[in-house]
Amino acid sequence: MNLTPREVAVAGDVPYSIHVGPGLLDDGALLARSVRGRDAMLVSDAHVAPLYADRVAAALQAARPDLRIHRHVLPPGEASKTLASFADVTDALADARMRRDATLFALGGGVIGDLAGFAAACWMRGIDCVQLPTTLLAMVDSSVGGKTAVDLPQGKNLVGAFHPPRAVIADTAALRTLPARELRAGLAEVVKYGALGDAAFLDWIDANADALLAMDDAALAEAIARSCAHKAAIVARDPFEHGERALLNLGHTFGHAIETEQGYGGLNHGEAVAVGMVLAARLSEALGLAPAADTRRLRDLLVRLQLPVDVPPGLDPERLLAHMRLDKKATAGGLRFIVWRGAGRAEVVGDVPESAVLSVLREA
Ligand SMILES: NC(=O)c1ccc[n+]([C@@H]2O[C@H](COP(=O)([O-])OP(=O)(O)OC[C@H]3O[C@@H](n4cnc5c(N)ncnc54)[C@H](O)[C@@H]3O)[C@@H](O)[C@H]2O)c1
Ligand SMILES: O=C(O)C(=O)C[C@@H](O)[C@H](O)[C@H](O)COP(=O)(O)O
Ligand SMILES: [Zn+2]
Repeated sequence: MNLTPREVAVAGDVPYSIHVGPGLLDDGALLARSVRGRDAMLVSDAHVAPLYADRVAAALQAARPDLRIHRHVLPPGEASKTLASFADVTDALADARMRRDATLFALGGGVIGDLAGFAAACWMRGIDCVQLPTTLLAMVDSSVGGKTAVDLPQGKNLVGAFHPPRAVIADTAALRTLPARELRAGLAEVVKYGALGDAAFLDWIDANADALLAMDDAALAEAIARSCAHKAAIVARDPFEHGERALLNLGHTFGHAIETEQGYGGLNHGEAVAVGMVLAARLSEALGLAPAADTRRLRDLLVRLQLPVDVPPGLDPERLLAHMRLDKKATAGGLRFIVWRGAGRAEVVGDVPESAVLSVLREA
């Protein structure tokens, strides 16, 4: 298996590349390639910064001795993806006197990528952002495609913007320090790509589940490259989610409702998506769109990947449904869901009766 760096191109108005490989956080020339001005801000969290920020800063500085590199470090975890943290980042950008040609580097998981990406989208109406994902989830999903946001108590990612990065640089060696629970969370989004559009990839994940859980370098590199290729293709065709991109939301209507109801302190995003995909499969079954055997297969794979597949105890179905009414896919016509029609086949369905959603939640 090929462990040399791979590059996935993302087409669009402003095309960019996803670079994947071991050691890329030390590649100063690559890091500096997207820097236009003389200021850079490294935004990270308190787990990731002590591990990687000095290395990134040193590599950048060596490539660009004239660059002023500022840093801002946030508390780790979903609880930081708030308007208050957004204001902290913009205060830091103001204190550092960052101008329009400055570059923001988002070093961390999806929380830092979404939050710092949103700050980059808004600061002076938009500065360059380079995503340096350090979790599997961020490497396969959140760093790509330009969705940035913060959460509100009322719902996930409710305030945000589309702001594609200038580049994505994923150093796969950073996964060595990732806690096992966070690795598994990333695998949920990997399964999502197979489930929604690539039956052969789902078979591959099935066959390589143990290697992925054991953090086998070759298996992870393959999973990241194939996932990025899927996401890149979809966002190139539909960057603003007018149609096909909504498929990337498989499992998210349920998953986001669970995260919101738990106050962003229960299941993490990947875990909630795992539960959500099983619920979406059950809903598809209830609507007569998919056979039960497919749901069982998806559930079994997620269980093998040591991901949760049941709604956490104590969550009220009515309250979860109320969160879903504020899902970004919902319209005046009602709830819209990504239904699953078996391996590699998903579609967006509108006018889903709330009674069907409630019975799936009650049975879960
Ligand atoms: N924008 C998108 O398209 C998109 C896609 C998927 C998910 N998301 C968002 O991403 C977020 C979840 O991202 P996540 O799962 O990466 O969570 P996260 O950013 O909270 O990271 C998980 C944990 O791992 C730690 N960590 C990160 N990298 C590490 C490393 N290499 N070594 C040790 N510890 C490390 C972090 O400090 C944190 O504690 C959610 O907010 C979700 O909504 C966005
Ligand atoms: O990139 C997308 O589009 C996705 O839906 C990817 C999801 O995995 C991700 O969680 C995204 O942040 C969800 O977007 P939202 O629009 O439902 O908030
Ligand atoms: Zn997601």
